[in-house]
Amino acid sequence: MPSILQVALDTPLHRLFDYRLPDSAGTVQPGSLVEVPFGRTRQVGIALGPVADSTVGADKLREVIRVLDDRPALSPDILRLAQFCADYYHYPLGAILLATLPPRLKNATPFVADTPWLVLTEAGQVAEPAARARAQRALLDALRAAPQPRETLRAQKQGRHAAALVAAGWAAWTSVPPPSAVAPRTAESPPATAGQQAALDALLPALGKFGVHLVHGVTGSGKTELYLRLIDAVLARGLQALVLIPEIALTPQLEQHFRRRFPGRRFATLHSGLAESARTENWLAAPDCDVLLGTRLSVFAPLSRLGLIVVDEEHDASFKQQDSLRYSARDVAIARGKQRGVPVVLGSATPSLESYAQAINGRYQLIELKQRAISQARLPAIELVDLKHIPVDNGLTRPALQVLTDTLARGEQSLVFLNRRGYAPALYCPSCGWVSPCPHCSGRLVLHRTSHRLKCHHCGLETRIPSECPGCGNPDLKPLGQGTQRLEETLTALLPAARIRRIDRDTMRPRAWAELGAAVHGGEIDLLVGTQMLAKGHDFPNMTLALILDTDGALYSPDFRATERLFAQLMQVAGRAGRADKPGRVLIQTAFPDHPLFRYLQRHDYSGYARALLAERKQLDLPPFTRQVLLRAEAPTMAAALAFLQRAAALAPATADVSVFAATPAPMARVANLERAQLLIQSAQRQALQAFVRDWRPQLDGIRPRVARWSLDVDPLVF
Ligand SMILES: Nc1ncnc2c1ncn2[C@@H]1O[C@H](COP(=O)(O)OP(=O)(O)OP(=O)(O)O)[C@@H](O)[C@H]1O
Ligand SMILES: [Zn+2]
Repeated sequence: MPSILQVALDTPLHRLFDYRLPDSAGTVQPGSLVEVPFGRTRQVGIALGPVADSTVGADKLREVIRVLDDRPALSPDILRLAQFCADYYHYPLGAILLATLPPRLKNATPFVADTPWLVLTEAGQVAEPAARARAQRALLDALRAAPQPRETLRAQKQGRHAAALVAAGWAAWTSVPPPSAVAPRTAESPPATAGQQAALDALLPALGKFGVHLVHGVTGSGKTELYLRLIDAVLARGLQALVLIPEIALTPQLEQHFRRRFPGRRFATLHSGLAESARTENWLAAPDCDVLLGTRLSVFAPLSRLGLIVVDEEHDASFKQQDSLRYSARDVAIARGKQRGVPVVLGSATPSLESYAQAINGRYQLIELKQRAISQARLPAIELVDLKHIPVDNGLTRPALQVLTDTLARGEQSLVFLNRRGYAPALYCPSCGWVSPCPHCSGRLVLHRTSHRLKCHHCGLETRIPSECPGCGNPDLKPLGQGTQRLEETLTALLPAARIRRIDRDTMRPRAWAELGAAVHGGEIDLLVGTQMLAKGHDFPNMTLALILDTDGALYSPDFRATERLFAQLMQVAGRAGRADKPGRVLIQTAFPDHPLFRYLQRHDYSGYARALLAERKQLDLPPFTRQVLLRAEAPTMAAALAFLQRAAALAPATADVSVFAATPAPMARVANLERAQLLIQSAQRQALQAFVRDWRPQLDGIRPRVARWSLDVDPLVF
């Protein structure tokens, strides 16, 4: 009887694959990476374990090519977490498992040997190729032979081999001191506020077991300090903390803060902005680090001594991945906490209604920080500028300009928020009405003046700015509406003395944030103009004014989450003002000052508005009172996309507890030449909905004619 190994591969197929294991391979630990033949190619897969029997005939079974024992195996808890995701998101296990690995480890070429080596001689010269190859072989042998490779390599670090190891991507194995060698010191921290202390008193006893704790703390209430104290307690027990944050931009800032606070501790960061080699190194270092700080993908990082998971700004939409595996890192974090028996702390000044509802009904522990941490700091006064009565010029009203001028005169900083990047949302022909359509999408091409382009923010198309109207030849084309570039231009003209900096996706690279932070703190900037990037987590003590332009589009949007999102965004932007000793002020330009959202906002009443929205959702049978799954289809024609969905609806198992709605065109109906349609499925019972999709999904594979693409989105956030 040959032994048979079950292997997960990165394919769209919802199945696992059996391979014959040669006797020479010995026993293979589940989670090991193996190279196997697949069709006419070879693939790296994850060994899941031996199986007694295979449906494939013994003569048809192909053989494992080799076990990649030069890299660590996925731990059992990651295998379990991936299995949860496969079941919950109805996505192939193999694709999930391979996606958790940094790209370098997925290469079948020997991991150590394929990377460029820097081998130095004793004299510090770069060694000649033959010597390099010898050193490489010697190190590989050492790695294979060493009963405890890390120990061995650590010893070698003293010698000249260190550089070679670093270059080979093994830095993580060598530069990490063993846990006992670290003498933890905690840097000076301010005395906790009464609110922070009360929160700690509630949270500390929760360590050591699973539970979800929602920290609802007003902007500037010192949630970061609370996390730090909690993490301190976790590290003192010899355990690790995983901290998930929404934005790459915030990592350097936060990392610096954490490092200063815990000198001598081992940190690792993971996010998609890291170079491949750094990402691989950090991933390898994760099992030995004390604190892992990262964006959503780090929820799958290998952490052997996990003791706490923190999800900061838990309401943020970027925790949800919008393609391939459409997971919510917040929800996966909760699943991981549950599997590992570890507490999960969700923090936000504006929690998602999903989380807040769970806190109200008692499933999550609700912890509130109601005051700003700095004793003199008050929440800012919020005023509305009524656009129905006050004229706008280039997007700005007179009162808005006046407060900007006053703030500037006092030597304080301001923030101007406009959630639209580019110069203008469209280019317009006054004579024939042409409005820069994207040839491939249902959206408009956005005018970018700085790069002299028209750009589609949906499909990425870029063209030069036409010198005359493509419709009628009129040479006098006009920008339509306001974007951040235009606003920057206007403000520069109106406030020539102000030092202005624009912050949006066109200007910011992750590295630029540290420099920006220093410039704002150092008083080198008077005015920040930007998109929602500005709204997240920044703490600038001299910033006293937040000016918010044109957010009305969201007030009457058909998206049922639009008001929730707008409210959170406005609260977050407003929350950047007056965080220290100087009082803050917020001005919002709106044509709908009577909208109830503003009443709650002016009272800083998150919980009042959240409860009002929840009551509405309950009445309308919307999430979080119902669970949703969206089947999305894309095809060259809308008719084909809809036909696929109608066929899918006809195949739906009849279940009393589950409603299947009519297939409809997506709100953004065409992107990159594909028409998009969707079919909504919903149920008050998660279990019923899950069971429904489990039965239904396999049938979708068989629908003919096929569409270009279809996918299931469990708990969809964007429609
Ligand atoms: N116990 C404390 N004593 C004095 N100052 C504190 C204390 N805790 C936090 N602070 C300060 O209060 C300010 C706000 O803290 P922090 O940025 O953590 O707030 P936050 O709750 O994360 O806010 P947001 O949700 O707006 O990002 C920071 O300048 C921080 O240094
Ligand atoms: Zn486009």
